[in-house]
Amino acid sequence: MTPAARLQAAIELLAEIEKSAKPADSAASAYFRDRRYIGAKDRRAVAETVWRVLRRKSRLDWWLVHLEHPDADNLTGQWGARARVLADLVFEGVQPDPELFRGAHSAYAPEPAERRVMDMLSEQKSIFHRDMPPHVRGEYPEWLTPRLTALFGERLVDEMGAMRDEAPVDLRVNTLKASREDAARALAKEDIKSTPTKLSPLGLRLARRVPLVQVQAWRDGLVEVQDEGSQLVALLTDARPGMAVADYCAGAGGKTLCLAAAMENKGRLVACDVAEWRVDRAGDRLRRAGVHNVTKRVIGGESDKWIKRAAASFDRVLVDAPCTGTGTWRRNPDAKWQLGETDLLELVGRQKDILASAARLTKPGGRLVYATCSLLAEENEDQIAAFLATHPDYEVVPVPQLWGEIIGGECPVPGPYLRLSPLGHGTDGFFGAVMERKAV
Ligand SMILES: C[S@@+](CC[C@H](N)C(=O)[O-])C[C@H]1O[C@@H](n2cnc3c(N)ncnc32)[C@H](O)[C@@H]1O
Repeated sequence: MTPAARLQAAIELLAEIEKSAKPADSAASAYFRDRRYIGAKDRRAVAETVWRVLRRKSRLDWWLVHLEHPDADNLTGQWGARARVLADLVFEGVQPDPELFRGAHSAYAPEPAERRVMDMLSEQKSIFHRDMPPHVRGEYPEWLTPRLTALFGERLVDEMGAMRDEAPVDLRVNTLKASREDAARALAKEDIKSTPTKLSPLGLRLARRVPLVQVQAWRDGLVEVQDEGSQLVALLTDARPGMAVADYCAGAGGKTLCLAAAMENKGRLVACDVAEWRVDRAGDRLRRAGVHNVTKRVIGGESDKWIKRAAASFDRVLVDAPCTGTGTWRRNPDAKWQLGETDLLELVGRQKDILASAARLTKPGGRLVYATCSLLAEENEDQIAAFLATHPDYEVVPVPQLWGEIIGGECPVPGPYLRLSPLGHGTDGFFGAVMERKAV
């Protein structure tokens, strides 16, 4: 592809992502599937531009308005995407020269009024400007400012700055097949450098992104992709060999795999979810990992009869609730631009119902772990407070009390809950609460 054709593809894909209700990576897969003529190298270059624009969208828009770009009043659709891509190009040190847009791509060449904006942009030393408000600097939706300010106070800009950057690739070592040292050695043989993660005893952080499907250690089930924070949440469930464990919102099995390894394949592990297609996707991963103590169960929601039948029969119940995903914005920068306040309110209602329903499964003396990959108190601490107010048979077990025995090393949070963030811990944003059902 010529540079102009790549730019055109980036503009089209950005507009497609904005229009589509799907996550950006699904929209990108669909876009490239329909255009098989775009080769792997070009796909990577186009995706790189699109993801960079998504990560700096607020700041690019701020500049376009500040410098009175002709489309600044309406930065939507193809024209909005085009204005952002061209501005991004300038911040990458490339002038959108008319020469670049010769022939078939001439419609994308900047017009004189836009050229003036591009010229002014190219004089800027930084994409930041002292007049940018915190939500523009931190690249998050303005409506979240009061909530995030209440959470982070003076650290707001730094915390959200850390959430802006690209996340590292973390792998969890499958202890059913290898120790962390063995897995690191196997990766090194394939020329893949990794370092042990600081908090999770199971994690390896890669020095660079690699296509894992081509990696033998991954194909052999020695490692799986899982953010360090997600590993810690699964570990805190403290699933042990011989226990009965329910992974209530198992999805495609990210945490199920970790629970099964902690159980050494012994005992009963039920992976539930309402979405059959997600549970189905867990199949290959479980096989690759050599896991054979998992029963998959698609439930019809909170009134599913199985929940009544299985009441009070699990030693551990993990609820990895559907959430806003505000802790994973490093990986999914588009998600923040699709999230609205009504989505948050709707999720809070669902989480409350799911937690109450899953709580019926815990044995007296057993533990219920509630987790989200959200930063927001409404989905986390407030959710637990409301649950405890209506469930006097449950009490919180402070995370620092469990950390040493289950995970080892110094507990990185004051407690009582696990609260992780990219700035504080180098992980995705995660929340975890451990509650014990009082023995009768
Ligand atoms: C955060 S994701 C789970 C991710 C998964 N635990 C992992 O580690 O890969 C939340 C999951 O909750 C599921 N879910 C949504 N509503 C549910 C409900 N009412 N009962 C059970 N699961 C539900 C979704 O289908 C989704 O797979």
